[in-house]
Amino acid sequence: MGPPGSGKGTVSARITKSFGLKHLSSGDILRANINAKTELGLLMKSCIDQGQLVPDDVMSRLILSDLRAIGQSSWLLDGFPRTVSQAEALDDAYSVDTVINLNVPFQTIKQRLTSRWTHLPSGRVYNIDFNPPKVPGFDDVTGEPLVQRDDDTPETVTRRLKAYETQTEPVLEYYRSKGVLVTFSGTETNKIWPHVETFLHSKLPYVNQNVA
Ligand SMILES: Nc1nc2c(ncn2[C@@H]2O[C@H](COP(=O)(O)OP(=O)(O)O)[C@@H](O)[C@H]2O)c(=O)[nH]1
Ligand SMILES: Nc1ncnc2c1ncn2[C@@H]1O[C@H](COP(=O)(O)OP(=O)(O)O)[C@@H](O)[C@H]1O
Repeated sequence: MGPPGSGKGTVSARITKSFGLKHLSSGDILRANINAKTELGLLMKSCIDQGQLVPDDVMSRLILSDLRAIGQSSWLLDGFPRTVSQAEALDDAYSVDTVINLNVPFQTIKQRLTSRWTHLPSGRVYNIDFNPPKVPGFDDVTGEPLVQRDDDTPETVTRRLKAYETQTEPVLEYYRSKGVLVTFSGTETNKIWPHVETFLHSKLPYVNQNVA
């Protein structure tokens, strides 16, 4: 959990590298649909570009079907659930062990998102100031071009933050009341990450860990 630009994708990549969890990003799944011009992708694009959440039933169906496909492996969800209705749909099918919440001030976020560059096929993210690609404009791993997301304009970011406040913040309370929410606050991912890593080492000793 965390507002747009709080570092969910960045921290998820580190978790995936350090722990043997499968990573599912709702935003990456939607963008893959848009890129492949699927019917669903075309329908959802205007919603996303306007900074609105896509309908709960569409999102829950997409994620739950991908989770079924993963089978027995442990997983990490990034960007889902974003509404209480999505959290309930997830609860109906699975029990969530832990919810990591990245609490980053909105002012910090606004600066980050307008300088975010994304490799769409993998979901890898870069930032001009924070983690620039080795070659400007190109992905480090594949050498393919990076793009700026259509919804990372200042106006749309403001709308996404509003949607976060009204629709997603109640999910934090939902998980807090279940006793599974752990919040990490700060303005820099490199300072937040060691705390997340230590927490996960204590929480997931049974998961295959690639890094000692
Ligand atoms: N300046 C700065 N940028 C960061 C930091 N952490 C992440 N970013 C960048 O901020 C943008 C948003 O991060 P991302 O992980 O995509 O956030 P998400 O929207 O929550 O998934 C990306 O361009 C990241 O590279 C940080 O500590 N400082
Ligand atoms: N769980 C979700 N429910 C509804 N819409 C979603 C969800 N996840 C992603 N989206 C849509 O995709 C957009 C981008 O999401 P994401 O890639 O997670 O970006 P960020 O975390 O930077 O906002 C959201 O603004 C929203 O329109």
